[in-house]
Amino acid sequence: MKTNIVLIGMPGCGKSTFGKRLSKEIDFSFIDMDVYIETYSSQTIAQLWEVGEDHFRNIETAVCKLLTKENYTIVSSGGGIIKREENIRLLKKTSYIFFIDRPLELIMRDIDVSGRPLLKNDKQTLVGLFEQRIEQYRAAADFIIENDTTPATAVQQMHTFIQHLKLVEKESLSE
Ligand SMILES: Nc1ncnc2c1ncn2[C@@H]1O[C@H](COP(=O)(O)OP(=O)(O)OP(=O)(O)O)[C@@H](O)[C@H]1O
Ligand SMILES: O=C(O)C1=C[C@@H](O)[C@@H](O)[C@H](O)C1
Ligand SMILES: [Mg+2]
Repeated sequence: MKTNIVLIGMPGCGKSTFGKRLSKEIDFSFIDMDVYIETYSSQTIAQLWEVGEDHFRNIETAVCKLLTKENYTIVSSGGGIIKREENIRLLKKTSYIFFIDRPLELIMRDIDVSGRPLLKNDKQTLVGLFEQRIEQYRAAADFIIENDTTPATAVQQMHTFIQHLKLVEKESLSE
């Protein structure tokens, strides 16, 4: 049974911000996958990337497997989660996938590149990543959240989908 929500999207689209906020509002647990990966591997994301992208991606896939044990949890994923079909297949066993669709120009305006190994050299890297990934995000998504106005508007869309999915039994606990 699916009781979880996984937020996917470009680096800086709002996954962590909205995941934390929504989890409080509907009384779900919250997992930031990058934080989980660091705890699981006892290394920082930057250290894992120093070994190589494959190394990082293997750990990311191992964590997708572990997340199938969670219930009533919102997960903010890493931006590259869609790079392996296996990750999406694993996550969809227990989760609905929400793609947070934020226009690239707004991400570029707001993003802080410190602590983001992929972007540390050049914000323009985002343009290439966006072009490579946008169709993969759309294809993996069960629902698309338009994040082009206020945070409140994006969160409201998520609430609407959550009610539609009848994940509201748990939600009503916090009301
Ligand atoms: N609708 C919005 N209005 C204003 N600021 C926004 C909006 N959506 C996201 N942001 C801002 O964009 C920045 C990046 O958000 P956040 O860190 O949540 O992204 P992320 O998807 O978790 O990124 P990463 O993949 O790198 O972890 C934050 O400063 C957040 O407040
Ligand atoms: O977009 C990506 O490929 C990544 C995003 C980060 O959140 C981390 O998951 C990691 O640095 C890879
Ligand atoms: Mg984040």
